[in-house]
Amino acid sequence: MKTLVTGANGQLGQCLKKQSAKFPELKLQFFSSAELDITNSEKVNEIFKDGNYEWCINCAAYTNVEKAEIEKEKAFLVNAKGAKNIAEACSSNGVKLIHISTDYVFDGEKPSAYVEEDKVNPINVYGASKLKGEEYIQQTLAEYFILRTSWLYSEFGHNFFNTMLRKANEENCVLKITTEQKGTPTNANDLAEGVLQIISKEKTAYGIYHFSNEGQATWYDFAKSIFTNATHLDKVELIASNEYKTQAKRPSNSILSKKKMKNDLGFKIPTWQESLAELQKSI
Ligand SMILES: NC(=O)C1=CN([C@@H]2O[C@H](COP(=O)(O)OP(=O)(O)OC[C@H]3O[C@@H](n4cnc5c(N)ncnc54)[C@H](OP(=O)(O)O)[C@@H]3O)[C@@H](O)[C@H]2O)C=CC1
Ligand SMILES: Cc1cn([C@H]2C[C@H](O)[C@@H](COP(=O)(O)OP(=O)(O)O[C@H]3O[C@@H](C)C(=O)[C@@H](O)[C@H]3O)O2)c(=O)[nH]c1=O
Repeated sequence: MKTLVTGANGQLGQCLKKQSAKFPELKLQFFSSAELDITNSEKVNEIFKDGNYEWCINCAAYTNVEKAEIEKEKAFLVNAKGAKNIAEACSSNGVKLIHISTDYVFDGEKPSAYVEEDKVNPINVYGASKLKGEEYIQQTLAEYFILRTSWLYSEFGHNFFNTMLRKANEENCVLKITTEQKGTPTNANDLAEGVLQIISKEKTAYGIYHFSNEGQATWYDFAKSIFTNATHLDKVELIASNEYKTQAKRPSNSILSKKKMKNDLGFKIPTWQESLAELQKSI
């Protein structure tokens, strides 16, 4: 199954490369942002036309939640127009799409876990741009999976996990981490494996799905677990505190219900604590 992967040098792209070793039957072709700019519709069409792909995994995105507040146009160009370009090329060439979206499409006011049918209402520019991308895909294409995920981390790229480990190596490190949001840290390697399973098992139950690890945490809980596992970083002082200043608002609750993913696609999902510990043992 020949598959085009966009945004290949990002966090999820790198996890897909790593996890693809478990799926030798899949033929993945990886395109970095320099090789395929998804905002360039001509280039997108050219690559799709020449490639004879069955699937596309769209990992390309503008993911800087803070900067998006001041670079609104750029965030929408990549996350909305870029997703539209990809959906149109998929539609014209009979390619099935797996697109990644975010828990930040929700406002966080719901007291329990979000299901796929819940009302969306983003409270920051990044979330609004990702929602527009979802809408374009739904309007353009029938054969798509939109996987909304949350709090991705891995050994690759820029993410909260790597930020914590980097800061911990600074001298006299004091980390003040918020308890104001609850959600679920998700190992991007688990998501990558899930994406590849959808293709490998030729799933056809198209639509929107929620995929995160199981369980819930605040960012402080997540940081605490990272340092509990990393026993050599015992000099870090970790404080639960809501002083950290941000430009963008974030949903206070963005826990995602995985019922649909488990029932309709037959997925088994590890808890965030298990998956975090496993990753930290392996790196
Ligand atoms: N990270 C997270 O916590 C979460 C991410 N998601 C979603 O998951 C997906 C993957 O995220 P993740 O891998 O973490 O993000 P990254 O920021 O690590 O990777 C995104 C990639 O997209 C590339 N990109 C940016 N603009 C373009 C463009 N115009 N054309 C082609 N490629 C482009 C970037 O390249 P370059 O570096 O060269 O700009 C980068 O390699 C995204 O859709 C994101 O919205 C959802 C929930 C949580
Ligand atoms: C670094 C740091 C962050 N924080 C807070 C800020 C914020 O509320 C929270 C998380 O910070 P980050 O900026 O790392 O995370 P953020 O960029 O909000 O992460 C989001 O990225 C996008 C792409 C998504 O789609 C989301 O699912 C989510 O993963 O932790 C502290 O309290 N102290 C700190 O030292």
